[in-house]
Amino acid sequence: MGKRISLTQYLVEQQRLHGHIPAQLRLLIEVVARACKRIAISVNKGALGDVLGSAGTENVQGEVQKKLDVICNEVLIEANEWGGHLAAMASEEMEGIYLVPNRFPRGEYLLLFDPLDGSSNIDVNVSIGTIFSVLKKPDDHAGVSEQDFLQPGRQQAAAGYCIYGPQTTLVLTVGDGVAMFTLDREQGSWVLTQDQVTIPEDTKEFAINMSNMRHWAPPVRRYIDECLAGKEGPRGKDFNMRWIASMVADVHRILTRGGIFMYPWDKREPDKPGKLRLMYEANPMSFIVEQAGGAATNGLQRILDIQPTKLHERVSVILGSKNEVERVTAYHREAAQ
Ligand SMILES: O=P(O)(O)OC[C@H]1O[C@](O)(COP(=O)(O)O)[C@@H](O)[C@@H]1O
Ligand SMILES: [Mg+2]
Ligand SMILES: [Mg+2]
Repeated sequence: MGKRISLTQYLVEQQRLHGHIPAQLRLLIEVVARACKRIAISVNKGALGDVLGSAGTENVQGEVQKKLDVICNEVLIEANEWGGHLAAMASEEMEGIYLVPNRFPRGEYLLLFDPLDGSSNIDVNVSIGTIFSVLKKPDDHAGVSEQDFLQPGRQQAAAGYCIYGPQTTLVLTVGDGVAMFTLDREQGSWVLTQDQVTIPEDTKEFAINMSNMRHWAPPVRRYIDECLAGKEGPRGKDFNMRWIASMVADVHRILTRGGIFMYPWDKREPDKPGKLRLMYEANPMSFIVEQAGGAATNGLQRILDIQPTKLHERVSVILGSKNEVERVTAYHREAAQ
């Protein structure tokens, strides 16, 4: 094995090469990475740490919170509030924004997170993760409000996720490609294990919750029907299917070997654009996927160009290997004409 490069060394070197990681942003990313290490310890303890099962509460989306949802939210807030790099935070698990209290120094960034993604997988010991997105607070006014968070995803200063699986891996972009760091548990450090991650443009693997098939819109139905028709169908090739039900794990597989992930609008809740959340699920993942050469749309529009109107906004998501995402998007555009 060659020279080991730590997360800090990588960030300092990236700043030297491209100038996109000022010291405040580097320190912020390091604090988030440290919080993820603490979360990894809780996740690994499982039943021994009494972290499994329901917390007996509901979040703003009306979902039952798991103990780990609550624990991870607290770890991220506690780690980040004293760091001095943030003005405010927002999370899947909190209705409004969280202002960094006056007693702590405040910085210029805004942090959004899904503290624990894949909650339904916690108790069954399947990979879960933390997703985060960093925005810069507009500097044309003092104070900070929810409105300051409502920026399109293309303005993210950084985005990443940590996957708690057989390995604990941190995946990061600041807009100069995607890097992966594996947690060395003995040393307690993040080690660069892949740089310039690239998603193949073509794929024979799709990820969608097939149990919703009867609720899908015609363009999604058409795309999946064609995949299922295999060699004999219009695509002329057989497709494989995977659905982990943790977006982090599905996206991680796509970054590793390609594929397409879809959580589209469906008829179950026709008034909602989709199940996934724009600000702390779709935006950070779309930034990462685009930076790895893939694509991400809501069927009609690039996700990173969507102007958010509220913190917990939902969105239809189609992301992954570029040519497949473009195909599904073209089917939607045809149907919309
Ligand atoms: O259970 P379903 O409907 O297949 O949904 C799975 C999706 O829901 C999510 O778990 C939502 O995330 P949370 O666990 O953070 O609510 C995604 O990670 C995943 O892609
Ligand atoms: Mg989630
Ligand atoms: Mg969550």
